[in-house]
Amino acid sequence: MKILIDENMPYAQELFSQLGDVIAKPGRTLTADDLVGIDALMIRSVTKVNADLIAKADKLKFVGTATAGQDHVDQDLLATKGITFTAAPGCNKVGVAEYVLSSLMVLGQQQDFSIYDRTIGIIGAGNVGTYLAKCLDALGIRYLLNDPLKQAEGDKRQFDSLERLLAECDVITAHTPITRGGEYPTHHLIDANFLAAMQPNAILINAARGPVVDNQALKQALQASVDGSGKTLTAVLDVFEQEPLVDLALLPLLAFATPHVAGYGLEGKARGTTMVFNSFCQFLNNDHHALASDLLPIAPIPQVQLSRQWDEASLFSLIQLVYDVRKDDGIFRREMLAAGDDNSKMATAFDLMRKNYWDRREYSAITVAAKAEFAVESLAKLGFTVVEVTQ
Ligand SMILES: NC(=O)c1ccc[n+]([C@@H]2O[C@H](COP(=O)([O-])OP(=O)(O)OC[C@H]3O[C@@H](n4cnc5c(N)ncnc54)[C@H](O)[C@@H]3O)[C@@H](O)[C@H]2O)c1
Ligand SMILES: O=C(O)[C@H](O)[C@H](O)COP(=O)(O)O
Repeated sequence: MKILIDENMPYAQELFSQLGDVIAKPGRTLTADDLVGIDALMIRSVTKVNADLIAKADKLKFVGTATAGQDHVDQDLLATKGITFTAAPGCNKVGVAEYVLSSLMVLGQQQDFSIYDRTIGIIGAGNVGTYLAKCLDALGIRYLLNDPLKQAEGDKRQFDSLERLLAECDVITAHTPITRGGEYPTHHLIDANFLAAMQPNAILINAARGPVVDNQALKQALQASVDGSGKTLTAVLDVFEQEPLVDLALLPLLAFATPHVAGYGLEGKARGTTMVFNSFCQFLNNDHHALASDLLPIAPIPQVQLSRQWDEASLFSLIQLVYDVRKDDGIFRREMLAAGDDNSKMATAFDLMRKNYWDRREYSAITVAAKAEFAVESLAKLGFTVVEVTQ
């Protein structure tokens, strides 16, 4: 059996080679010729699975995407061709939530505010939005949820309108798919009108899909903020409308800019690959089963000791021990500016940063040792591994 995998799919080579001959290629540049004689295709979001790509797929019977997002796959087309499709929903929800928390903690330090004084508006209460809400609950930080589809499905959680989020939230974070049809399309959901209606000194975070935010409108709003002719606005973008190309005029206006890596932690990638592998094994009706935890190395800082009740400052240190968004922001700006106006260099640099991304972990990779009275149960709810000590 021939299995074609995206070369940027960690652990895929070792897992799928148990099942057949593995061919690894760059996902963004796959062509129809690459699919000739291929039985199974394992991809990430940079591979657009459409009629052109599968035009010569004479043996294809399974497609798996090791990602939460599925907008890059024409699922109706695969269904009509009798090709089984699977994804990895929620595989990287933790990483994205920890990206949002790092961004807010660093902005709090830079702009001298406490995250406890902010109200977070979460647009999209699926895997990421729900996990982020869980983290905010653990910290006792107020948030509102907007998700009209979940609401219509009868989800019993409290949902609010976008108007209420705009009126009450000074942080807005988007966690929806990119959709252009249906009753609640998300394309340019955050447009000039939305931006104008945001609170003064508001923060916008987009770690969903680039086109959820109108990047031109955002650039104008941020420029107005900088030159004092508009409300003060802070923006963090992990995704861009034209990625792997980035508007160099937008870059300096952003507080943090990163190359679509919010969910790129090692655990998230390992979960994505193992979820697709296990689905494929079920499809093949064999008894292989992979566990992401079996694939992960020990974290470089496996344990920290708390010597006192934690507070926002020590929480900041703990969170930054695992992930500091400024690390990715700095590299991204340097590489994008070095590429300059050369689109080919920029696209290559964008993809190389993602392919060579560092071994970022999740809070769960760190053990926090502390006395019970240090209120560490909230750190455990936040995802840290907590062990109780007596001294
Ligand atoms: N930057 C990254 O690294 C990264 C990582 C994971 C996911 N993502 C993106 O974020 C999206 C969300 O991830 P997820 O795992 O939570 O997906 P999910 O499918 O579990 O949740 C998406 C939620 O958005 C809701 N939604 C859809 N349209 C909406 C609208 N118009 N208004 C409000 N809510 C709406 C859906 O009802 C659903 O509950 C993914 O589709 C993917 O595109 C990005
Ligand atoms: O949809 C997802 O899971 C995320 O956007 C993820 O970051 C995609 O990563 P990629 O497949 O582009 O490597």
